[in-house]
Amino acid sequence: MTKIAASILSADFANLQHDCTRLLQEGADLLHIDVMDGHFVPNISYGAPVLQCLHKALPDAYYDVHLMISDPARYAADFAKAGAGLITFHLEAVPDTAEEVIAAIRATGCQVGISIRPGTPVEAAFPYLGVVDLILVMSVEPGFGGQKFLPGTPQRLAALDAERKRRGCATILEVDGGINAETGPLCVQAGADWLVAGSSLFHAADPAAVVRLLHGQA
Ligand SMILES: O=C(CO)[C@@H](O)[C@H](O)COP(=O)(O)O
Ligand SMILES: [Fe+2]
Repeated sequence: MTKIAASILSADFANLQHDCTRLLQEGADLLHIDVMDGHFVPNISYGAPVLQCLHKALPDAYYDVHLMISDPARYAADFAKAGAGLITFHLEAVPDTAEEVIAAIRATGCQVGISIRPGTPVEAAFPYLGVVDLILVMSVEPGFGGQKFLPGTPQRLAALDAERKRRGCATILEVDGGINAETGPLCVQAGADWLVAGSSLFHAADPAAVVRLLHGQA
């Protein structure tokens, strides 16, 4: 079944534990942790200490860490120690050393993901099918929550899904940015397994209804 990863970027940071507990109770499957360094993307979010505190408060949650940073290998161990289950980095950040970053994350014991920005040809991710655990397709330019879903995304997911089937591998496809009751089902139809949702969940009057819809249970 489709998994819903709640992006905590849209939470109230003064009430982070409360907001995350609520979302998990409302049916979200994972917590999505957006890490921005003000260099790879033009915004700064938070670092490993925030994950460490959240993991201490909610040890049973699964933490899907999305690194939007220029030097992912340098910080992978910090996020693993802080409680990450899966660590995703951007191919565009390390065009010549992606294999080394994958090995560095694997060495921490975490699952590994790669991500591509909307402008990166989807074929750039093909060689990693069957190599990494997850491929994250950005459906907005990374850096900020609350942006509008880019309409070319389902086609990109479908191309990855077709190549995944052709190769017979089980790499998870995740999509992130502008996911809501309208765009989520389009992505699932195109092959997405995990949907990241921030503003559409945390700002919803009835988050459970949104989760049900994204799970395909509405
Ligand atoms: O990685 C990012 C943004 O760079 C995302 O995870 C967003 O934080 C998702 O937020 P919404 O678009 O769902 O509000
Ligand atoms: Fe993200």
